[in-house]
Amino acid sequence: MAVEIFYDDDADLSIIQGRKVAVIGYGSQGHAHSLSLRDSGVDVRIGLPEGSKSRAKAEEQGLRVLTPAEASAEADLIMILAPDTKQRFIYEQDIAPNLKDGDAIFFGHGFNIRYDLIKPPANVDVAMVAPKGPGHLVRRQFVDGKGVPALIAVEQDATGNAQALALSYAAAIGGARAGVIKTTFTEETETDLFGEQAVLCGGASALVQTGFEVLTEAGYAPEIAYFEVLHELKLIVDLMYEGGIARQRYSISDTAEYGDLTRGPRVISPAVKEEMKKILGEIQDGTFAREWVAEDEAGRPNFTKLEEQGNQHPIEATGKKLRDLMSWVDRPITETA
Ligand SMILES: NC(=O)C1=CN([C@@H]2O[C@H](COP(=O)(O)OP(=O)(O)OC[C@H]3O[C@@H](n4cnc5c(N)ncnc54)[C@H](OP(=O)(O)O)[C@@H]3O)[C@@H](O)[C@H]2O)C=CC1
Ligand SMILES: CC[C@](O)(C(C)=O)C(=O)O
Ligand SMILES: [Mg+2]
Ligand SMILES: [Mg+2]
Repeated sequence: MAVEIFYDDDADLSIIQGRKVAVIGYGSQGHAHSLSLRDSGVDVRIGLPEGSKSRAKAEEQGLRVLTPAEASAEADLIMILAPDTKQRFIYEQDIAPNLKDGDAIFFGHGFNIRYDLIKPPANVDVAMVAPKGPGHLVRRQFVDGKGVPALIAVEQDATGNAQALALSYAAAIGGARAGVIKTTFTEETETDLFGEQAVLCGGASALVQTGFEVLTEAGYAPEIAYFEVLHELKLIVDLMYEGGIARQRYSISDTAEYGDLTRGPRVISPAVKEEMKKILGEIQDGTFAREWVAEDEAGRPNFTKLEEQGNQHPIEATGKKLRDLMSWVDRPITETA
């Protein structure tokens, strides 16, 4: 089935400009949405707990900060941009008691609706605006006059206006400059989790670390290994981003292209594809979601251990030393938040 893609001309910005928006959370996505909504003429307030370390940042950037319950009570559209594992508690405690007929609850990712962790009442709109990119780049692209593509979905249309509202919101954060695709909470959640686990984050990080290990364990200089498997990866992916894999192959040497065509499928072998299918199955049947919720409830012991192991990987020290000599590379992601 062909997807529907919307652009700025299809969106009516005045719809979101007529709403009182509460953004709950001021992290990667929260800061990007809030600042760009404000710059698009939308009435925004931020909901953060009293002790939140994000409060100072939001206030420094001129935003009005309330508690999540106060922000929800004041607003008629509540965008939940707190961590996925915390959202159900915030919803029960701060949002649900403050919902009025015709309000809208928005999400930046469908996890809590897809896995039935949040069950909103029938009298509110439930929709999603999910940018397909990290929040700091969502904001950076907006400021640069560009946009990160976004997905919109409507789970519940109590007012009959939920899709136009979601599209208007997506346009206000720059998404409709690049393209907004209409989807469902299920499709967004499952594809997003699969993408980040198998390709964008899990797959790419493991590929880079393993390539670095193979070269350094064979006695090659870590600095050369770093440039080869990490730094240059961005340059190669930039070509894919601009013109697809075909453009990338046009720009590299024919020696590289022959290696790409014949060795790539040996690295990403049929066994890897089978493992990717297993990972997708665990997302679809809820195994991953149950595991992640339980890990969070247990205080994240495995998450913390694995994150620390990643930070200690030798590629990090080598990369830090080299990036310190390239002022243009380490553009701090805090500059927009
Ligand atoms: N990161 C990304 O680029 C993307 C994220 N998403 C989705 O966006 C949502 C937010 O993720 P992300 O931006 O990464 O989150 P972050 O971890 O970057 O930020 C979370 C924010 O929520 C705040 N917070 C924590 N607890 C509460 C609470 N009880 N009440 C209110 N605020 C709270 C944190 O404050 P404090 O500083 O006090 O911890 C912080 O400001 C998730 O649904 C995620 O899946 C979707 C697309 C991309
Ligand atoms: C790729 C990771 C992501 O899905 C994103 C930035 O889009 C996330 O959850 O952070
Ligand atoms: Mg994503
Ligand atoms: Mg994600």
